[in-house]
Amino acid sequence: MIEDKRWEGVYSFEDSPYLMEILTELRSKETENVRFRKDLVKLGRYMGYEFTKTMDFKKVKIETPLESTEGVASGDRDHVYIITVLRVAIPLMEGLIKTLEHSRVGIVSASRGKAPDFNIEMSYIKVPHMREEDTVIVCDPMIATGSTLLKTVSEIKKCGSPKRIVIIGILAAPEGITALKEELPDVEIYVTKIDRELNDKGYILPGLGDAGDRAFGEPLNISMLPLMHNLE
Ligand SMILES: O=P(O)(O)OC[C@H]1O[C@H](OP(=O)(O)OP(=O)(O)O)[C@H](O)[C@@H]1O
Ligand SMILES: O=c1cc[nH]c(=O)[nH]1
Ligand SMILES: [Mg+2]
Repeated sequence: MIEDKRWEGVYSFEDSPYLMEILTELRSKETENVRFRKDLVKLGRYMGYEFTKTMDFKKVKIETPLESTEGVASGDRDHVYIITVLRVAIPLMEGLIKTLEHSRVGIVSASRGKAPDFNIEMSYIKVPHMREEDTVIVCDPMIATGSTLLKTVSEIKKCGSPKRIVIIGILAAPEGITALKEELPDVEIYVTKIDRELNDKGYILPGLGDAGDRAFGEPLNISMLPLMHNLE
């Protein structure tokens, strides 16, 4: 894990060749959706493991069958609260809870509108009660303009004052990180890699395309739904 010198509290995993190998497969347009989702789960699991190195653990005394010794027991790891931003954070969250298995989980639905406004429509927020000792992990694989996470974290901050608020994602554009850090300087950001830039449609370059569509398929145009109901 390396801290990026451009901001405070922003880390990438570019020093891990294995994580870079998984990212390379995610980026490739040859990777189909089953593999894509499995790779997101894998990254969640290993990023979760790396993230535990930033947490506080308790020292405990235990008895082995032979003698007394000191060991380590989870402290912060027992108080994790993951917020999953629909859609594409679902497989990433599935991976994270393999390492952070006591996590409570909140679900937020956020959808980004088209350029140049990128308005965020947030239609569903169901989050468990937040406690002072909690580490809140907001998980969303893509930080592009940062608007989705800015809105999500701002809403979450209204629900309480946890010990830490952390964003875990896969790829970020520098523009999105700067926007988040300007508004939310205390929020820590952990991503597999920080990419070069955004294009004028708000896609990360070189990126991996539309992560939600690659994981779950292109959504049906909503205006077709009434037509489909008429067919029933
Ligand atoms: O940083 P931003 O510019 O806000 O863009 C990032 C958002 O875009 C994607 O979601 P999208 O709205 O495409 O939803 P989806 O997961 O349902 O495809 C992604 O998962 C982020 O939530
Ligand atoms: O590159 C991008 C930007 C936003 N959302 C995505 O899924 N990909
Ligand atoms: Mg999408």
